[in-house]
Amino acid sequence: MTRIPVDLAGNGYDILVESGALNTIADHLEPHLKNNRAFVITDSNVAAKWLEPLQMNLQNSGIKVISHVLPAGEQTKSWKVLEQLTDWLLDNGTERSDTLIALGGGVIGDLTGFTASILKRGCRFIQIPTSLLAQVDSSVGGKTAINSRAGKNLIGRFNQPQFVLIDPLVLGTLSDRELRAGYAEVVKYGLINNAPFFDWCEENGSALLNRDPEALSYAISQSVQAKAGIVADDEKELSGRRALLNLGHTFGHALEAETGYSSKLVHGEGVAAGMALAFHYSERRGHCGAADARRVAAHLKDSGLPYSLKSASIDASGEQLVQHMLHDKKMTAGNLPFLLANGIGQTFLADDVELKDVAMFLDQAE
Ligand SMILES: NC(=O)c1ccc[n+]([C@@H]2O[C@H](COP(=O)([O-])OP(=O)(O)OC[C@H]3O[C@@H](n4cnc5c(N)ncnc54)[C@H](O)[C@@H]3O)[C@@H](O)[C@H]2O)c1
Ligand SMILES: O=C(O)C(=O)C[C@@H](O)[C@H](O)[C@H](O)COP(=O)(O)O
Ligand SMILES: [Zn+2]
Repeated sequence: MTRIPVDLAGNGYDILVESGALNTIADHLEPHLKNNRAFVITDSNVAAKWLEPLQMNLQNSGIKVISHVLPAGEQTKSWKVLEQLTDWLLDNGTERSDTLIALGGGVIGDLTGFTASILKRGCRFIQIPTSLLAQVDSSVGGKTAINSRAGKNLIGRFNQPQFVLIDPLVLGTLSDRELRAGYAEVVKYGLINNAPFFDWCEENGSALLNRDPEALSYAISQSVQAKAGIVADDEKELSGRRALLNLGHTFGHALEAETGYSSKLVHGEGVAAGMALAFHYSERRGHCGAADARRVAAHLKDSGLPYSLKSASIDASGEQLVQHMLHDKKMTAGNLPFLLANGIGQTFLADDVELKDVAMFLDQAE
């Protein structure tokens, strides 16, 4: 069992990583529930595997479970589903003192966290992340959002959970494709500021993707610790430090938008291709050596992830992709800072990037 604190003044919380924690879920949740009941929000895939065991365990401890199952997939992070979910919660008598439980991947976590921030001007929520991506990234740090017509995560709030409970055993039912997508965000921590962790990924990535429990647990706790540290330094992405976590995302979100947020390219896959593009663009601008850019692309490729526009099946012009970037939340006074790298583990925020040049780069990129 590992307990990782997220040190924030006034709204700090613990992240507990424990194999099998779902079997004793009531013990973990009880101290955080005010009304002896839990509003559990989940999706259809996760419900099929994990809702009943969770429900049984809580009910056996006298905790009432009121659950709502949403369609699986990125389209669920929408105004339409937000409206349905808030209506359902209100119809079911949710009080401000209640706690919402997000049982699922990043989609359920982001939507539930945002809903909690606005329901009756704010109720509490707990994250029980069930995808690798949610366990290593989205359940930590309090970014919550839905997508809008204009782009990804554009309607949202910073809203920290009360508690995060990570049970690596739930990954047993996650598909290989989703495991790989989550692994992209693990690799991200190495590329940002921890070159030895990227070495570890190169050595242990295939064991992790073959579901070796030690490799998975190590990657989860290293990733959560890395993210918790960055979030504690810069909770609301004001100083530029938290923006490091956005490596690959300006490109990646544009690729996701281009596929209509469909299952053609899930978030982690967009981030993988986006990180490879960020390294190639850094090479083109003379920041990063060709060998490092090649090494990044090779590891993503070996891990079965997209590592280029072509391998992500994106056939859009540079101009089309840049149009998607115009709503990026990092945009300041009309200028879009980019996460670039001087090498592996040496990511930095560059504020002198011209979108015209990015479009030209994308037109020439493979
Ligand atoms: N808030 C943040 O800091 C943050 C960070 C990274 C990503 N995100 C967001 O998270 C989302 C991506 O998260 P995701 O990759 O978890 O996607 P997801 O929530 O769509 O989950 C991926 C798929 O795996 C299924 N699934 C999840 N857990 C399962 C399990 N244990 N067994 C079987 N199936 C399971 C889901 O039903 C879904 O089909 C994106 O919307 C992204 O923008 C947010
Ligand atoms: O927590 C963060 O900060 C991140 O940037 C983590 C990302 O992996 C995540 O996808 C996040 O939702 C992207 O943030 P956004 O501000 O670009 O929407
Ligand atoms: Zn991400």
